[in-house]
Amino acid sequence: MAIRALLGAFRDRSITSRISSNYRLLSTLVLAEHEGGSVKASSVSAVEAAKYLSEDNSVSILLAGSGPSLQEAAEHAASCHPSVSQVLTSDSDKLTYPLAEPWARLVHLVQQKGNYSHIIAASGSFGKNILPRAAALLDVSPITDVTEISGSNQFIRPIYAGNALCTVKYTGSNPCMLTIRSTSFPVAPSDNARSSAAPILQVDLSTFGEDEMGKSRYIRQSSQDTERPDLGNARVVVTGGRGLKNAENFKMIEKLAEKLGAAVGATRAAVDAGFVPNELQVGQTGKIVAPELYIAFGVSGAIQHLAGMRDSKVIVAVNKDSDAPIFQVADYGLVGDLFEVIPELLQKLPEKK
Ligand SMILES: Cc1cc2nc3c(=O)[nH]c(=O)nc-3n(C[C@H](O)[C@H](O)[C@H](O)COP(=O)(O)OP(=O)(O)OC[C@H]3O[C@@H](n4cnc5c(N)ncnc54)[C@H](O)[C@@H]3O)c2cc1C
Repeated sequence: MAIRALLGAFRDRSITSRISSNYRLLSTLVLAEHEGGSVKASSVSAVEAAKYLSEDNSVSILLAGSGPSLQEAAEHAASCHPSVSQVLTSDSDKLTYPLAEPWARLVHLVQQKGNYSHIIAASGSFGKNILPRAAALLDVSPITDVTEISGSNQFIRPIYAGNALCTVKYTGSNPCMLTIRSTSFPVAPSDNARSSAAPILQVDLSTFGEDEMGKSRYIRQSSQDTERPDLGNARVVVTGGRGLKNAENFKMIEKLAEKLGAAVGATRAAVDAGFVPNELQVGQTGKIVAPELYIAFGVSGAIQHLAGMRDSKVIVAVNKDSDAPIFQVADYGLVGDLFEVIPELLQKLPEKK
């Protein structure tokens, strides 16, 4: 009897230990970008994606930087999404600027302590710069540009400039590291809050020495002061292509965007011709946008351009060539000369208040 009880206890114990060694609570770390004391909307979308990979709202946000703006951003992060369970802040002058080398070291450090099952960043220049380096330090393969999460280790991402979708199964070790397309994980305004703020914790940086800084050095950042919405998150985007012919004519697109409260986009041909800076480029090698309304003037609709805007809710195209491929994805198409259409629109649209 005693032997049977002992064997039973032993069996139960072995089951328990098997469970505890195989079962891992899913918990996700989001690398968040912040600016002016707020977490960027694309990083809030990364939290939205993380909720599908985390049990019981166990999403941690990692923020780094220095000074009061980091603290403000941490407070914003703590209540930016109901799935946030904690905010980890790393306040150091070594992390003031988002240089990939120290940030990747930071992610490595935080992962060693937190043992997260997943690490996610939005698929912008910030995430694309840091996440692959951090993945190399952690010796795992990252999966980029995820547009759908169909399981804790199964993801969908576009390939061939968005002409096909690929299902990727992650079979590597922890953590599984992803960049997500923020346009595929929109955050509804009602979701965009927590009833009470999540705790804010400091990351222990005592082991973070000069060596972690790597070889890159911050020189300067230049950004344009504009009242226009950010291209990546705008509700309306007005885009101009090579059909505008020169930089002077492109100003019509800017005026129209101003009247509509829209962001300005451009094709690569327009950027390469010097009409506008390359931060306005939409497409495979530019920004990925999915606004409620996308209006394209003088854009042919090359696959590399479509890769960046085909998920827009309503697409309007104006082109003088009725066979232009843009009309195949447009909800409303107007075959006409943009030099007649845009001035008419500018005249008929009221001034923005
Ligand atoms: C690896 C790679 C990556 C690329 N990445 C991108 C990318 O990210 N984004 C991107 O946009 N492109 C990208 N491209 C370039 C892409 O292939 C096209 O060359 C580019 O998108 C064409 O830009 P466009 O439509 O402005 O010019 P065009 O193809 O020259 O089209 C101009 C259009 O304007 C119309 N037009 C001319 N005059 C008027 C008028 N008066 N009124 C109305 N319509 C008029 C013409 O009918 C024409 O359809 C990439 C290419 C490669 C190889």
